[in-house]
Amino acid sequence: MSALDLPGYTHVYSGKVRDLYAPVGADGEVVPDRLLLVASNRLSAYDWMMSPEIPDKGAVLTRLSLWWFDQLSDLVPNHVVSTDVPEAVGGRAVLVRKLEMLKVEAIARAYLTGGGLEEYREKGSVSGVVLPDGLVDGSKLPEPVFTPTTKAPVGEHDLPMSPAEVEAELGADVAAEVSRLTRAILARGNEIAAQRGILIADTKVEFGVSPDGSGGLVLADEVLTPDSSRFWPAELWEPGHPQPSYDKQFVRDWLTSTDSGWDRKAGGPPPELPAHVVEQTRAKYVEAYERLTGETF
Ligand SMILES: N#Cc1c(N)ncnc1-c1cnn(Cc2cccc(F)c2)c1
Repeated sequence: MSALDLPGYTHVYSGKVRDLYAPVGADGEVVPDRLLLVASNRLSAYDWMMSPEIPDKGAVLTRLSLWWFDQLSDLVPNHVVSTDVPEAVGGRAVLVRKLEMLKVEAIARAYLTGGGLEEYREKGSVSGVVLPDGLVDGSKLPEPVFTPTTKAPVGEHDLPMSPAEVEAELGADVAAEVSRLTRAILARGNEIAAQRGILIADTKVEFGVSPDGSGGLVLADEVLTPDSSRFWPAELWEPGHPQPSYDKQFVRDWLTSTDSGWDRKAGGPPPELPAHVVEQTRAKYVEAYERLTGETF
């Protein structure tokens, strides 16, 4: 993936599905306190980058994240400065305050699945929180649980952090506040989403602090999107087996069907997605946005 040539900006970093740029002043120097977050139309599934891209995915998830920032503004301040961005990324980019980012992936789980389920089956707990007996894949947890991880270097896996490790990294007070806010954000997200037919099983948020040390925690990155969270269709929720993904199920079903001819275990890249899978996936992102926000994309 090659970075865009955005006049007035310099490319800083590219993740799987998003890219980071820094504004450059008239003097050619990088503006020190701003960043441009650009959401691509790239889709990742089964740890592979899919082709082709999903039209409008970046714009839909950007608008959804902005809507959630607004819904959460009474809980926590955020890093959004402006949506006045270069035309080439219009609608799918946000100008943000540059923060000192905490070195903890702030993850909360409202339903048990994935790595949290694996840890529960091994220990009867997740991230040090003892859970009731008899939970299964997809069980709703009594309340959201904070399950932080490290921010691993590119190509390595994030690792679970114990409460003691989080406190050592952040200090006891900031660690407690990050836990409280992350769980409150997921709880608020589910209060709203459940009424609109979507369950948010878990989510990852990122916090930063102002470089000058003023103020407290600032909610950064993206928030409560299908890329940062597991979205499940509420009407299909049935604990006891893996839940269908709200947004990626069409891709997963096609890739694992005989139609694709792909053998995931063989280790090779997946084939191009057919047009109907691309179109159905785009429609699910738009549907999630419209159901949650009540707005038309
Ligand atoms: N948000 C934010 C943020 C901020 N407000 N200040 C300083 N750094 C970041 C920051 C650094 N990495 N990321 C993750 C990320 C996001 C988008 C695209 C990517 F490629 C990577 C976020």
